[in-house]
Amino acid sequence: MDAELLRSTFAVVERRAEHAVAFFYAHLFRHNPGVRDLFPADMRPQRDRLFAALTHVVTHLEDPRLASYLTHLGRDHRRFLASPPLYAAVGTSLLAAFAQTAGAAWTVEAEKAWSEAYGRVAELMIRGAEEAAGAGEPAWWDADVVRHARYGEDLAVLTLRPRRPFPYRPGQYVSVSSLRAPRVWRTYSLGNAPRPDGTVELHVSRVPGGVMSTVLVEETGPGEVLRLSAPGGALTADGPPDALRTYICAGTGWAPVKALLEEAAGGGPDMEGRLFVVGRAKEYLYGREDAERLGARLPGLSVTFITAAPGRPREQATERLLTALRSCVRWPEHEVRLAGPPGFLSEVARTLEELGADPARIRHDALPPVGRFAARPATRAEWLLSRPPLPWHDPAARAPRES
Ligand SMILES: NC(=O)C1=CN([C@@H]2O[C@H](COP(=O)(O)OP(=O)(O)OC[C@H]3O[C@@H](n4cnc5c(N)ncnc54)[C@H](O)[C@@H]3O)[C@@H](O)[C@H]2O)C=CC1
Repeated sequence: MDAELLRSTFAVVERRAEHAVAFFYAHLFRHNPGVRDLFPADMRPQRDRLFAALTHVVTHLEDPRLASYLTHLGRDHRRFLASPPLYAAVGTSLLAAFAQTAGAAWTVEAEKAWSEAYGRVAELMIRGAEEAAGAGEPAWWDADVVRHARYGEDLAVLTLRPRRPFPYRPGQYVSVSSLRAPRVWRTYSLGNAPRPDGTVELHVSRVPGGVMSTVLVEETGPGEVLRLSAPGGALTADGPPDALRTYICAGTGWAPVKALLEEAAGGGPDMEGRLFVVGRAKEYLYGREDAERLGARLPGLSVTFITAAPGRPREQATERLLTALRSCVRWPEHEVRLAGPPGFLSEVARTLEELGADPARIRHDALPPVGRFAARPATRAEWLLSRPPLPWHDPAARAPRES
């Protein structure tokens, strides 16, 4: 595989990503009647995801973990009903889009390199899907909604009972889909450690204009069925068992932290650490009672709630949090777990590193900012001035399969 050639062609295509993606989907749908029906009505998030995945592949060509990433990705794509003929159609349209976009950089050698590389990617993804199917894993888990609790205007906690055993580790997240918004999938963290009755909690904050969050907060009720993807994410409790621990969460970022604390409390009262729960205002601290209950089970855990002052913007809560963090000590000894909005995560992680926390011990997931999809840069100048982050549901770090 000519990694250099793949990277240099991709660099040219990437600068006109918007055009390449539009061409790709137009080509795919035109030449494959019926394939449009596999995609959601609103294609904007899809466009970013395609380039996020391609970027991941191109920037990890020499990484030995790429093969396992792709088999996981293939396993995860079963929920989109991806089949071998669809992989072939996608390859044809992708090459057509690259040829159209790369101009003089699209040489015979480049076309050969991309054709081979895509073939390898598709082969690994199909293998991952086949292995999962062979092991009896469903393409998605149907889950009955058994409870829907509303907190104020924008928040809801849904209790779901998956119809088959659902393998997840506390701290992980899942993609969720509802027949009320066909083929739309959005990620939400699970808010509990595994329970004897098999139920899981989803904590959802309604985003203005967000299709899925509106469906889940306002329209969904007990008796309905949701689809869940296999869980993923890196926000698990690994690290030395006797490490000091800091948990910091904002908004519905409380969900994975609650799951981690339930797991810790299940292991005994010995954990030592600190918990910071941040909310935009008092009435948004919906996890307060649960946090206090968990704090009582973990006497070595100091619990702090932080909100913005009445009438002040929500970001003021973050400033107050950073002030509190600056007065804490022994950062290098702490395993840190962060969850919350993307802007919050980057600001807090940066400050923690300044305070001496070990970057290898700070964990957070980069969940897509649900409902708020940044326009991709349309010109090379825009691209160079502001290279956008590319969020992606990382299918790695899955829970082990039930044996
Ligand atoms: N595993 C994870 O990391 C999880 C992340 N989330 C994310 O958390 C968010 C939850 O949304 P809401 O509950 O509506 O939170 P929110 O919008 O009410 O924000 C809560 C607090 O986060 C801080 N914050 C928000 N935006 C910020 C920014 N740009 N810069 C600095 N601080 C900021 C502020 O202190 C604010 O008071 C969603 O974006 C969701 O995707 C949710 C669950 C799990």
